[in-house]
Amino acid sequence: MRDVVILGSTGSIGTQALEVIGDRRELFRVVGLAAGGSNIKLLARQVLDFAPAVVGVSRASAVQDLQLALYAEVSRRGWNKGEVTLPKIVAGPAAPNELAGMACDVVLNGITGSAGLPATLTTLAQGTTLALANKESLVIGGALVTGAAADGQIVAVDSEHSAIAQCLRGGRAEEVDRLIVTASGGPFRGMTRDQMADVTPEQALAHPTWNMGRVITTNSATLVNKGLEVLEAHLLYGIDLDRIDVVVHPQSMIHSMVQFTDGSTLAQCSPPDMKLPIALGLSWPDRLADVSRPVDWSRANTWTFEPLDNEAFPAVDLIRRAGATGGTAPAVLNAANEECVDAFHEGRIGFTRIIDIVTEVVDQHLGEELADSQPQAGRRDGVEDGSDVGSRWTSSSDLTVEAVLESDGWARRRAAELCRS
Ligand SMILES: NC(=O)C1=CN([C@@H]2O[C@H](COP(=O)(O)OP(=O)(O)OC[C@H]3O[C@@H](n4cnc5c(N)ncnc54)[C@H](OP(=O)(O)O)[C@@H]3O)[C@@H](O)[C@H]2O)C=CC1
Ligand SMILES: CC(=O)[C@@H](O)[C@H](O)COP(=O)(O)O
Ligand SMILES: [Mn+2]
Repeated sequence: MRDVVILGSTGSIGTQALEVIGDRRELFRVVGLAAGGSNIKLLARQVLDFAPAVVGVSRASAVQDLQLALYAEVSRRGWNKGEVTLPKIVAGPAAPNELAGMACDVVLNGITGSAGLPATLTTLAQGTTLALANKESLVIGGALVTGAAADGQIVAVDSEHSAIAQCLRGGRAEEVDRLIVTASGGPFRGMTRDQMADVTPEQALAHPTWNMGRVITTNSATLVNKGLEVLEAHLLYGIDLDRIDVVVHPQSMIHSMVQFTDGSTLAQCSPPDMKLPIALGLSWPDRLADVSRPVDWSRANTWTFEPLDNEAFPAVDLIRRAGATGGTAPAVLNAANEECVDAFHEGRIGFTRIIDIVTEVVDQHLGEELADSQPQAGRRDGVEDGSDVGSRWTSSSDLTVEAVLESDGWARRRAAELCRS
């Protein structure tokens, strides 16, 4: 029996994790659930279905709503109030962090965005296995996260990284030549930048193969998701960025590959279904039975591969550049992107402005010399125009949580200004 804490339980990853667990109650016990607080009714149903000891909501004002929703749900089910033991409720922005510190076997971090960083670090400090869907925390924390993790303590839930882990299993590090990360190409594959200028949020959310939350789906459309995944693979598996390729594979059947030094390539394939990597994340290194439908080899399948169009989708190159620079650069990039994704969905900027603004914010953070040389640590930007003095690039070796959070805050403010202009 594994005791599990699920962070982001009301989201796409969280709800699928609870489906996996719900079908295997003899293997897993949910001891903690946490969510942001925007879907209290669902959280209340999850609490009554899984009876965790503790439930966390990041929106402090949601406590009373949750209590009311719990009582309403108890009544709706016709349960006797006196016989129901309700969990301890913790509230406020630190709630996921508190749950990550609980004694348990696995914490699944399915929070979206940079808000997942404290919980990732707390889980690792606690010595608990981290099933990691929240790629942003790894990408922005960089060496802070990898340095805090023992060997094998982070188990990738992201489909590409789970695929790579499965291909690497049992092999020797020196036999690995390259990693090949597959990308669906998103809903705008084949379009030019000009053609993408007027696409709508609805179109951006129409992912061709996966059903996911709003931020990651938008990131798949801009290819920011793939850039983050290249950095994620670099940090998880210690392979240099220039030995990680991206190939567009619109069917999302092969989830990534490892090429070995003798010329052999191993690929992991299965129809697109996140339950597979989620289940592996919860049960690693063991596989659970009957998690997902396998490939149907009795019918004709056509799987295609094409190079990424870096001109139409500059995000991967930009993120490689931020990753190679390291330090606070990935945090700035990610925060500016999160801000721009919101602005796009609120109709404040067009689709192609997302990557333009993210590029501008990263360049400002690093200084104009970024294009061809190392940025200067300690440089402050925005001073000249009086807009903001909070940007200070910190190198990977000097990185602290405070520096990451400060850069994240500055990048959000700067991106918001650019979205207004
Ligand atoms: N969905 C997928 O198939 C995949 C997702 N991922 C990664 O997994 C993570 C989650 O993605 P996804 O499930 O799609 O996202 P969703 O938007 O569907 O869900 C996000 C979850 O995080 C919660 N949340 C948001 N902010 C906070 C906060 N500050 N504190 C606590 N909880 C918070 C939300 O709560 P509430 O409902 O209350 O807002 C919700 O439960 C992302 O990092 C994504 O990149 C990776 C691979 C595949
Ligand atoms: C399911 C998953 O892991 C997502 O990260 C997915 O890969 C997104 O699809 P794209 O390849 O379009 O980014
Ligand atoms: Mn992925």
